[in-house]
Amino acid sequence: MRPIIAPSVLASDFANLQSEVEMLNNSQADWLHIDIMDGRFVPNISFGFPVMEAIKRHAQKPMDVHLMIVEPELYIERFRDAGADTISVHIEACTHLHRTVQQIKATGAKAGIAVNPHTSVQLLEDVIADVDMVCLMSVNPGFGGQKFIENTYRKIENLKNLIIQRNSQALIEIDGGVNQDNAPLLLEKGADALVAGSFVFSSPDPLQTIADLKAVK
Ligand SMILES: O=C(CO)[C@@H](O)[C@H](O)COP(=O)(O)O
Ligand SMILES: [Co+2]
Repeated sequence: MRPIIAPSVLASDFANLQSEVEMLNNSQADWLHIDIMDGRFVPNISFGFPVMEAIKRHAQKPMDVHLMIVEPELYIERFRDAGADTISVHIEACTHLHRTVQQIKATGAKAGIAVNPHTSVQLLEDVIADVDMVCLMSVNPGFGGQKFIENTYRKIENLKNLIIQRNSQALIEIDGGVNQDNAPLLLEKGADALVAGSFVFSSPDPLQTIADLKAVK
Protein backbone atom coordinates (compact mmCIF):
# COMPACT_ATOMS: atom_id res chain seq x y z
CA MET A 1 0.00 0.00 0.00
CA ARG A 2 1.23 3.47 -0.84
CA PRO A 3 1.60 5.78 2.18
CA ILE A 4 -0.82 8.55 3.05
CA ILE A 5 1.12 11.81 2.71
CA ALA A 6 0.12 14.73 4.92
CA PRO A 7 2.20 17.87 4.35
CA SER A 8 2.25 20.15 7.39
CA VAL A 9 0.96 23.61 6.49
CA LEU A 10 2.98 24.97 9.46
CA ALA A 11 6.05 24.98 7.21
CA SER A 12 4.33 26.81 4.36
CA ASP A 13 4.62 30.50 3.48
CA PHE A 14 1.79 32.05 5.51
CA ALA A 15 1.99 35.24 3.43
CA ASN A 16 0.96 33.16 0.41
CA LEU A 17 -1.32 30.68 2.10
CA GLN A 18 -3.85 30.45 -0.74
CA SER A 19 -1.22 29.52 -3.32
CA GLU A 20 0.40 27.06 -0.89
CA VAL A 21 -2.96 25.33 -0.37
CA GLU A 22 -3.58 25.31 -4.12
CA MET A 23 -0.16 23.72 -4.62
CA LEU A 24 -1.19 20.98 -2.18
CA ASN A 25 -4.52 20.57 -4.03
CA ASN A 26 -2.55 19.93 -7.22
CA SER A 27 -0.09 17.57 -5.54
CA GLN A 28 -0.26 13.91 -4.61
CA ALA A 29 -0.81 14.86 -0.96
CA ASP A 30 -3.68 12.99 0.64
CA TRP A 31 -4.35 15.22 3.65
CA LEU A 32 -3.41 18.69 4.87
CA HIS A 33 -1.81 18.43 8.32
CA ILE A 34 -2.81 21.38 10.49
CA ASP A 35 -0.71 22.01 13.61
CA ILE A 36 -2.47 23.95 16.36
CA MET A 37 -0.17 25.13 19.20
CA ASP A 38 -1.37 27.07 22.22
CA GLY A 39 1.82 28.23 23.94
CA ARG A 40 0.91 26.10 26.98
CA PHE A 41 1.01 22.45 25.97
CA VAL A 42 3.96 23.33 23.75
CA PRO A 43 6.28 26.34 23.94
CA ASN A 44 5.07 27.84 20.67
CA ILE A 45 1.91 29.39 19.20
CA SER A 46 0.93 28.62 15.61
CA PHE A 47 -2.50 29.78 14.46
CA GLY A 48 -6.15 29.37 15.35
CA PHE A 49 -9.66 29.25 13.92
CA PRO A 50 -9.58 32.19 11.44
CA VAL A 51 -6.49 30.84 9.68
CA MET A 52 -7.84 27.31 9.72
CA GLU A 53 -11.11 28.50 8.19
CA ALA A 54 -9.16 30.39 5.50
CA ILE A 55 -7.25 27.20 4.65
CA LYS A 56 -10.52 25.26 4.53
CA ARG A 57 -12.01 27.71 2.02
CA HIS A 58 -9.36 26.68 -0.51
CA ALA A 59 -8.52 23.11 0.51
CA GLN A 60 -9.80 20.26 -1.64
CA LYS A 61 -8.38 17.55 0.63
CA PRO A 62 -9.21 16.37 4.14
CA MET A 63 -7.83 18.39 7.04
CA ASP A 64 -5.88 16.38 9.60
CA VAL A 65 -5.84 18.58 12.70
CA HIS A 66 -3.16 18.00 15.33
CA LEU A 67 -4.10 19.74 18.57
CA MET A 68 -1.08 20.59 20.72
CA ILE A 69 -3.23 22.34 23.30
CA VAL A 70 -4.25 21.84 26.91
CA GLU A 71 -7.91 21.01 27.62
CA PRO A 72 -8.66 20.14 23.97
CA GLU A 73 -12.14 18.96 25.03
CA LEU A 74 -13.15 22.64 25.27
CA TYR A 75 -12.63 23.19 21.53
CA ILE A 76 -13.48 19.95 19.70
CA GLU A 77 -16.76 21.15 18.18
CA ARG A 78 -15.20 24.44 17.09
CA PHE A 79 -12.38 22.64 15.30
CA ARG A 80 -14.92 20.43 13.58
CA ASP A 81 -16.91 23.51 12.54
CA ALA A 82 -13.69 25.08 11.25
CA GLY A 83 -13.30 22.15 8.87
CA ALA A 84 -11.39 19.39 10.66
CA ASP A 85 -11.89 15.91 9.18
CA THR A 86 -9.60 14.18 11.69
CA ILE A 87 -8.91 15.59 15.15
CA SER A 88 -5.95 14.28 17.14
CA VAL A 89 -5.57 15.16 20.81
CA HIS A 90 -2.48 14.45 22.88
CA ILE A 91 -2.73 11.66 25.40
CA GLU A 92 -0.60 13.84 27.71
CA ALA A 93 -3.22 16.63 27.56
CA CYS A 94 -6.32 14.55 28.33
CA THR A 95 -7.45 13.52 31.80
CA HIS A 96 -10.51 11.76 30.39
CA LEU A 97 -9.13 10.51 27.10
CA HIS A 98 -11.87 7.95 26.43
CA ARG A 99 -14.53 10.63 26.85
CA THR A 100 -12.67 13.05 24.57
CA VAL A 101 -12.35 10.37 21.87
CA GLN A 102 -16.12 9.81 22.00
CA GLN A 103 -16.66 13.57 21.88
CA ILE A 104 -14.60 13.81 18.67
CA LYS A 105 -16.48 10.92 17.07
CA ALA A 106 -19.83 12.46 18.02
CA THR A 107 -18.98 15.46 15.81
CA GLY A 108 -18.54 13.13 12.82
CA ALA A 109 -14.78 13.65 12.69
CA LYS A 110 -12.29 10.81 12.85
CA ALA A 111 -10.55 10.54 16.21
CA GLY A 112 -6.80 10.43 16.64
CA ILE A 113 -4.49 10.29 19.64
CA ALA A 114 -1.06 11.92 19.47
CA VAL A 115 1.76 10.50 21.58
CA ASN A 116 4.91 12.34 22.66
CA PRO A 117 8.32 10.68 22.21
CA HIS A 118 8.63 9.81 25.93
CA THR A 119 5.15 8.29 26.25
CA SER A 120 4.79 4.52 25.99
CA VAL A 121 2.30 3.29 23.42
CA GLN A 122 1.21 0.66 25.98
CA LEU A 123 -0.82 3.45 27.62
CA LEU A 124 -3.15 3.20 24.60
CA GLU A 125 -4.08 -0.40 25.41
CA ASP A 126 -7.61 0.39 26.62
CA VAL A 127 -8.51 2.97 24.00
CA ILE A 128 -6.81 1.72 20.83
CA ALA A 129 -9.94 -0.12 19.63
CA ASP A 130 -11.91 3.14 19.74
CA VAL A 131 -9.64 5.36 17.65
CA ASP A 132 -9.12 5.88 13.93
CA MET A 133 -5.49 6.93 14.18
CA VAL A 134 -2.47 7.22 16.45
CA CYS A 135 -0.08 10.05 15.67
CA LEU A 136 3.36 9.03 16.91
CA MET A 137 5.49 12.10 17.48
CA SER A 138 8.99 11.53 16.17
CA VAL A 139 10.14 14.90 17.55
CA ASN A 140 9.12 16.75 20.69
CA PRO A 141 6.09 18.73 19.57
CA GLY A 142 6.14 22.50 19.20
CA PHE A 143 8.33 23.22 16.22
CA GLY A 144 8.87 22.18 12.64
CA GLY A 145 12.30 21.40 11.27
CA GLN A 146 13.59 19.23 14.14
CA LYS A 147 15.70 16.10 13.96
CA PHE A 148 13.89 12.76 13.75
CA ILE A 149 14.12 10.61 16.93
CA GLU A 150 15.33 7.10 16.01
CA ASN A 151 13.46 5.37 18.86
CA THR A 152 10.32 5.93 16.78
CA TYR A 153 11.00 2.76 14.77
CA ARG A 154 10.71 0.62 17.92
CA LYS A 155 7.55 2.45 18.95
CA ILE A 156 5.92 1.72 15.59
CA GLU A 157 6.60 -2.00 16.10
CA ASN A 158 5.10 -1.91 19.60
CA LEU A 159 2.08 0.05 18.43
CA LYS A 160 1.52 -2.25 15.46
CA ASN A 161 1.52 -5.26 17.83
CA LEU A 162 -0.98 -3.55 20.11
CA ILE A 163 -3.26 -2.70 17.18
CA ILE A 164 -3.25 -6.34 16.05
CA GLN A 165 -3.76 -7.70 19.60
CA ARG A 166 -6.73 -5.41 20.20
CA ASN A 167 -8.26 -5.88 16.74
CA SER A 168 -8.06 -2.13 16.14
CA GLN A 169 -8.40 -0.41 12.76
CA ALA A 170 -6.22 2.53 13.83
CA LEU A 171 -3.82 4.01 11.29
CA ILE A 172 -0.29 4.86 12.39
CA GLU A 173 0.82 8.39 11.50
CA ILE A 174 4.39 9.59 12.00
CA ASP A 175 4.94 13.27 12.69
CA GLY A 176 8.26 15.12 12.87
CA GLY A 177 11.50 15.07 10.94
CA VAL A 178 10.15 12.79 8.22
CA ASN A 179 12.14 12.80 4.98
CA GLN A 180 13.02 10.64 2.00
CA ASP A 181 15.78 8.85 3.95
CA ASN A 182 13.72 7.66 6.94
CA ALA A 183 10.41 7.13 5.09
CA PRO A 184 11.23 3.62 3.75
CA LEU A 185 11.99 2.15 7.19
CA LEU A 186 9.00 3.93 8.75
CA LEU A 187 6.74 2.23 6.22
CA GLU A 188 8.50 -1.10 6.61
CA LYS A 189 7.88 -0.96 10.38
CA GLY A 190 4.17 -0.33 9.81
CA ALA A 191 3.50 3.39 9.37
CA ASP A 192 0.43 4.25 7.26
CA ALA A 193 0.66 8.04 7.11
CA LEU A 194 3.65 10.39 6.97
CA VAL A 195 3.52 14.05 7.99
CA ALA A 196 6.21 16.18 6.37
CA GLY A 197 6.63 19.90 6.89
CA SER A 198 10.05 21.39 6.29
CA PHE A 199 11.13 18.52 4.03
CA VAL A 200 8.32 19.43 1.62
CA PHE A 201 8.17 23.21 1.88
CA SER A 202 11.94 23.83 2.03
CA SER A 203 12.56 21.71 -1.03
CA PRO A 204 13.11 23.37 -4.41
CA ASP A 205 10.14 21.50 -5.89
CA PRO A 206 7.46 20.67 -3.28
CA LEU A 207 5.21 18.97 -5.85
CA GLN A 208 8.00 16.58 -6.80
CA THR A 209 9.02 16.06 -3.16
CA ILE A 210 5.46 15.03 -2.29
CA ALA A 211 5.37 12.70 -5.32
CA ASP A 212 8.69 11.16 -4.23
CA LEU A 213 7.37 10.52 -0.70
CA LYS A 214 4.17 9.05 -2.13
CA ALA A 215 6.27 6.66 -4.23
CA VAL A 216 8.23 5.27 -1.25
CA LYS A 217 7.51 1.60 -0.69
O1 LIG B 1 3.41 18.63 15.01
C1 LIG B 1 4.45 18.99 14.53
C2 LIG B 1 5.48 19.70 15.34
O2 LIG B 1 5.04 19.87 16.62
C3 LIG B 1 4.70 18.64 13.13
O3 LIG B 1 3.53 18.42 12.41
C4 LIG B 1 5.69 19.47 12.38
O4 LIG B 1 5.13 20.66 11.90
C5 LIG B 1 6.28 18.68 11.25
O5 LIG B 1 7.28 19.43 10.68
P1 LIG B 1 8.65 18.78 10.20
O6 LIG B 1 9.31 18.14 11.39
O7 LIG B 1 8.30 17.80 9.13
O8 LIG B 1 9.41 19.99 9.70
CO1 LIG C 1 1.82 17.82 13.72
